[in-house]
Amino acid sequence: MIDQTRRQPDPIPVTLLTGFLGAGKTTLLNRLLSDPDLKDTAVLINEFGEIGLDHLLVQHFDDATVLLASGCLCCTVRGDLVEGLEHLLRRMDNGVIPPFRRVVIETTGLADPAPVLHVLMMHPYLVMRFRLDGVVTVIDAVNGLSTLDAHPEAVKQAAIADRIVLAKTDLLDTPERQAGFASLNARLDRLAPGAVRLDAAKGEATPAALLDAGLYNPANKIPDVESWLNAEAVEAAEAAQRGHSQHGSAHDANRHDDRIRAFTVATEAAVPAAALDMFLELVRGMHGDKLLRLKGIVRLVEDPARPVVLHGVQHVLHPPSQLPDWPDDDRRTRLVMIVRDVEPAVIRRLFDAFMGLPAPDQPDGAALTDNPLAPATMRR
Ligand SMILES: Nc1nc2c(ncn2[C@@H]2O[C@H](COP(=O)(O)OP(=O)(O)OP(=O)(O)O)[C@@H](O)[C@H]2O)c(=O)[nH]1
Repeated sequence: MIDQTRRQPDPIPVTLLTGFLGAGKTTLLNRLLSDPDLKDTAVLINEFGEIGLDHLLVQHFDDATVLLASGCLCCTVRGDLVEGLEHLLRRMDNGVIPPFRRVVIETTGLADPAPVLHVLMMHPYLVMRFRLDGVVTVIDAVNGLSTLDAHPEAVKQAAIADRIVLAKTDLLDTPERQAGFASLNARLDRLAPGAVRLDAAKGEATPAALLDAGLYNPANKIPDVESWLNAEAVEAAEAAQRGHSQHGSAHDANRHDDRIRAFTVATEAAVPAAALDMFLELVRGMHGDKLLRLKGIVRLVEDPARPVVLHGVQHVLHPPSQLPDWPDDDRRTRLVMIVRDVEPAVIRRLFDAFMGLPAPDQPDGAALTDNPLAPATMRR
């Protein structure tokens, strides 16, 4: 008889380990994998070039390590990564390898992390078996600044991080290097205000600090919205940024990271579901490729007691989930967005328009509220 009570196992957390070429990813991975708490970890390594070498450096190299050999993840992602994850699952489900409780994917230093996140967010089967735990970006304390200047991929890797590991801080042995490191930190304050920063040489990059960065605390399954969104840090960075602008501090508009902005949108009011759908559709349609990451928690008019959780990367939105309850007293709708080449004010105006808060001087708001085809909740 078929066991009707059988259900899908909990999705396995996946950590994406990224960072520019030579930043220190493999070194960090080895350190993490030597921790007994991570013995049940499967590893996927993506290497650039015909002959992969990194797997030789990963001491964990065994049956639970998959080498994605055919090149850059962003080019081969639909094939290699999906196949790699399915391969691991198949071998675990068939008892060929022991069950693993966690996956770490180390990308090549040149990879755009977004396509990897897309697979984890929208593959019809893999989203049931895996969940994105977080993005860990390794940055070289000595060369990080010049890498950000020269490579837009490195800027993107930093901007979408949940955790940033600063490697090679033990090499900051001259005043010039120390000054460069201070400038690097100042840039990261703006570029990735929501990411927790950890110093590898000080021993801060522990499994506990890097992993379980997702919404759920796997031990008690209670969602930790506050640290997942980290909206306060993003708001503080915005305020600091406004202060700089008022005092006329100049930024080089051509610098890659000056085109990236992290900001929050918050409201006390509940949001009509139709308005939320249309807002997200429009943001994805108009600015999808510029929306590096979106995280949010939303109070719906229709179901205010059960907040909706949003998580998106570019035009791909993870199927929204609903929490059974609000985790704390803060019941505001809060969105945290990281965008490139879009003014936060543009997105904020759009949100206000869908929330029925049209700015009188903005034709888009009036067009929505006066439009007989718009959902009733949005009409005047
Ligand atoms: N002094 C010092 N050296 C480090 C540290 N982390 C990494 N390295 C060295 O930096 C070099 C590159 O480190 P890897 O861990 O291979 O860097 P990676 O990001 O995996 O490199 P790719 O796979 O080529 O992109 C190696 O020689 C490491 O020994 C650190 O914290 N301090």
